[in-house]
Amino acid sequence: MSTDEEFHGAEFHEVSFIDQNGELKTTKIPVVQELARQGLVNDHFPKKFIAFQPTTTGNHPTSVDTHLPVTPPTIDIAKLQSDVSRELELRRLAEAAKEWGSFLITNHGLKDMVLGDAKDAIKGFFGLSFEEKKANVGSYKSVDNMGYGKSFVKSEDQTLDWTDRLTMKAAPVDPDEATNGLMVWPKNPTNFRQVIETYVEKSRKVIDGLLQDLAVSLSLDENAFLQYFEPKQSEIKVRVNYYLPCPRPDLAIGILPHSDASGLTLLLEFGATSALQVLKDKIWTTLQWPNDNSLLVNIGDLREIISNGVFKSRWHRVRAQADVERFSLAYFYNPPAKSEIGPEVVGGDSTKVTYKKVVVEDYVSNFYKISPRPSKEAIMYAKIT
Ligand SMILES: O=C(O)CCC(=O)C(=O)O
Ligand SMILES: [Fe+2]
Repeated sequence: MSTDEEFHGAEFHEVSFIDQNGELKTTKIPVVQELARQGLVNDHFPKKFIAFQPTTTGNHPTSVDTHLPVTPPTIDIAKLQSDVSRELELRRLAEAAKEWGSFLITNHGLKDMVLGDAKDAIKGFFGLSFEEKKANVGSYKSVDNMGYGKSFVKSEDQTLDWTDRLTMKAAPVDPDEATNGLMVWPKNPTNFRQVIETYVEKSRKVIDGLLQDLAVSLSLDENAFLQYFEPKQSEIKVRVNYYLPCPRPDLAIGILPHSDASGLTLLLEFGATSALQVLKDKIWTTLQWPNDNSLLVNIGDLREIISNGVFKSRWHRVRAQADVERFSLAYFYNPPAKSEIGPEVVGGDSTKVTYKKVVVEDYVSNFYKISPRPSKEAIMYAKIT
């Protein structure tokens, strides 16, 4: 069945990508929000969204669903800032970044209002009709996955994510946004850009502090990691994800497995919780995430390289859920595109250098060239073999 037959009457996102032969291709991706709204998936669940084979019991085929969600390590930023508790919390931070690569932060100092405004703006955007969303988000020229509805797509027959998303560049600010095709910030809700930029700016202070604490936790100079993030040229991308209730959560997936290419990712979630899974000790482990403005930090590939592999960039995915909707805001923090990063030899745990120096934009472009893949391969680009 062709895409058009299977999705008769549906709305589509157009996505361009470079295929395995280096050719520029354009394909159409059904808009999940519209499929759900128009009830187009009730009779049969579309093949393009089938990530898991059905089992005779109807259960999801991995063993993970029999495991209860697990709370990842939680780092209390206030404790990192207090002389009395700092030492112990630094040890917990190092442990969390090494063993998990994903950890929650609490008492981060971001005001409820900053988080609340960001959540309202995201809900407001996805609450618009498809035509309104499309009309008020600009287009983005390049083929990487910026803009509304852009996804990791590398082939026509690839499994698609059960989600709708919007990705924007928050920094560095480009004075020629219009001519460079960066005008992807929605104009509606009218305060969208302003509240997300406020969130980005306030969070950046928290992340910079964490980068210093991560270095100190390994007995490095406090600027050993932060030095790569030059304040004016560091890149910040923001992705907002909307995971709709899914009629077949046993078959579909919210986001296919991937690692983040970033230096560090900061995640805010709201709506339903317990959908994000990390591959830990070969088991997809669902992260229990309290509904209380805790944020989740993910070590990205670039950070794995800078830490010479001591910190791990986790392979992660998002499960589809039946009756609930979930939103997330992913904040990807990268060193400047043209800069070169390389492993800081961290002694003790890692005396042998196992990663090469790489130029950030080269790493990222290779990452997008090969993602998505069924295993964590992009990092091999920077591995000394
Ligand atoms: O929604 C989430 O929790 C994760 C999103 C994510 O992994 C991403 O946008 O890269
Ligand atoms: Fe991710």
